[in-house]
Amino acid sequence: MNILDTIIAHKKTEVATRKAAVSIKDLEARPGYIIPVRSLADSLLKENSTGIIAEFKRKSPSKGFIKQDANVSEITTAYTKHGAACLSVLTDEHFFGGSDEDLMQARKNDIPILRKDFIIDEYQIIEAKSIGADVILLIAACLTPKEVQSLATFAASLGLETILELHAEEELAHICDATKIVGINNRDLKTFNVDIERSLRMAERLPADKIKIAESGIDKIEDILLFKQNGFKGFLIGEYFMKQEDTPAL
Ligand SMILES: O=C(O)c1ccccc1NCC(=O)[C@H](O)[C@H](O)COP(=O)(O)O
Repeated sequence: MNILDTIIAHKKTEVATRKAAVSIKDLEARPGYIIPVRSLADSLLKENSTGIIAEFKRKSPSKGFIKQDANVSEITTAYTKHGAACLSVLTDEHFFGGSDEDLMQARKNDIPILRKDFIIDEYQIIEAKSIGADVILLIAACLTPKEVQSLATFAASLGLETILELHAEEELAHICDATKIVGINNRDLKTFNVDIERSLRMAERLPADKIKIAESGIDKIEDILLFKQNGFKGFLIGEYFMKQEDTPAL
């Protein structure tokens, strides 16, 4: 099994446990469920948008701990004050050291928040809304095109936006009307290889009406400028920001 298969196998068990512990009715009764949703698409298309989707990521399967004692409140507030267009908060605990509580703490910032997790079930989308997320991620490598269509449509019915994440040309068939935003992950989630050029190659194959995001391995302004020249509106950056010694002054 590759790491993505391992994560998904673990996620299936986790979702079953969560479903048994908290009913959908209880999720819908949480205060976060009714707060207004902020649009990532609107944020990225603003004329002065930085396009930066700044990720809070304590650890990862590829790198181990990046910043074990990271303070989510301090870091996401600094990201917001320094111009992030969106926050991405990893809520997976087992592989990334994140939590729903991390996202709820980040929610005090008034910009869109992506619940970064491995979504395979509608229940997780209701959970995302209940903790104050605005956007979910659907990863083509672990879903069928039909599942993407169905989960993205369900997310939209709750007012949430979806980023459809692609990595390979074969996954282009996962693009559907329900997903306005498409991310190209430069990291192969099965081997961890990062190839920045992948976003550029794949971009040419994307429908013109989709909002394009480049994901992973971005650590230079030059990368961002190149992505911008190639029509990208968003840039998802985790490790580079998280490994900085200091949180910029608030
Ligand atoms: O980051 C990993 O090691 C990883 C492994 C397996 C599945 C997903 C993984 N990362 C998720 C991401 O897509 C990144 O956190 C995100 O794109 C930011 O990437 P980076 O700037 O390289 O931290």
